[in-house]
Amino acid sequence: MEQQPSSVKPIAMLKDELDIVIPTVRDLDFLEMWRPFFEQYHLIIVQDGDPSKTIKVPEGFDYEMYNRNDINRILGDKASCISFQDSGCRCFGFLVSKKKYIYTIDDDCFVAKDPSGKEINAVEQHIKNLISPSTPHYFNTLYDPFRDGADFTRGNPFGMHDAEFTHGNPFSMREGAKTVVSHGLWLNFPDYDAPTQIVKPLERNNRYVDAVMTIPKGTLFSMCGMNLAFDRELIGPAMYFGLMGDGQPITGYDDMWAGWCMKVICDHMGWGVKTGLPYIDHKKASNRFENLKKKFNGIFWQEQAVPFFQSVTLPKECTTVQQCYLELSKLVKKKLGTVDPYFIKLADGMVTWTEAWEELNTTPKGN
Ligand SMILES: O=c1ccn([C@@H]2O[C@H](COP(=O)(O)OP(=O)(O)O[C@H]3OC[C@H](O)[C@H](O)[C@H]3O)[C@@H](O)[C@H]2O)c(=O)[nH]1
Ligand SMILES: [Mn+2]
Repeated sequence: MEQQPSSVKPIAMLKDELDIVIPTVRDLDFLEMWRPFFEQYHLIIVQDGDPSKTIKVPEGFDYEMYNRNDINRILGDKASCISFQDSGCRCFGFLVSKKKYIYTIDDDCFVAKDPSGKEINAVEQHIKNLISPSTPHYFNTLYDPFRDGADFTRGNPFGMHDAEFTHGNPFSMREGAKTVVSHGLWLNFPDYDAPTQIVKPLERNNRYVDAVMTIPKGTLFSMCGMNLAFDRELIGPAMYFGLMGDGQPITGYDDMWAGWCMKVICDHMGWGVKTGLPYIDHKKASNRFENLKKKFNGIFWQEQAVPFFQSVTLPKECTTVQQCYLELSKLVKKKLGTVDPYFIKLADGMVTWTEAWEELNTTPKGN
């Protein structure tokens, strides 16, 4: 077979089915390092902060960029649900994308290397995570049983057809569940909260764990938005990064809020959430003392929010993500509204998000 000249680039996996969403307040020089892995994908850049500032994007990338004026123009009064001066603004990119998958990354995250020194193609690994099944109903001690060189360990049930897990869809444990979220990790600066960053300012994560695992059903986790991919068509309506930043009493919990809501809904729908590979190199750009000031309320509120999400059971009548999400917003208002009036505003933001999602993503009847 004729040798392809080395100049011919391999076609990127699912290049027309995935958008890369980047929230930013700075020039995007970091894309230069990602060029081999990103340049065949369409980018959606959400510019936060001063809309009159020009964000420079290196030549050769296919992108659309939205600033606050665009968000206000497109969403009108619904723009109130999108954070300003917080990385949570990235969810606007999820809203306007038309692709099946989303990969979102922060602009201080760079290409990491695996222990062999090979550069990690984070997008490709996330896609592999998303297109292979999950095992939320029984923890596999060899981690991902669908990975080459691994399988289900002894005792893992074969034919348990537990329709309740997936709303009546036939389900076999050994075929696994649909994967809807792939949560990547970070070398260098780990995603620590402000108090931990202050106590351990020099701590870096140098531990490369060669594993991808499904987060068990019924277990919550801290979803970090800096290296994250998901099936937008399935779980997109639940990926609202909560209203934080300017004018709000909290910031930096946007992604975790989305993660708690998403996980409760995935457990209800019988879908899987994976965490582990791929790694990126996180060269932290924010100030830990600033973070403490901005994220202070969150440190207290999380102690009540997490038990709330652990207690949630969604009614079986909720068979779509939107229905689950609206039900969740009612519970947030009822149960967390007594913690602080902010949660009433956040619950309203969840409803506005759902309306915005419907408006931008549902083809009008008769079309
Ligand atoms: O007001 C802002 C501030 C930043 N961004 C963009 O968001 C990305 C994250 O910014 P940064 O790296 O400065 O924040 P971190 O302290 O590292 O925390 C982030 O990482 C973990 C999670 O993603 C968390 O939610 C983030 O806060 C970066 O692309 C900035 O340009 C912004 O859009 N608006
Ligand atoms: Mn960062």
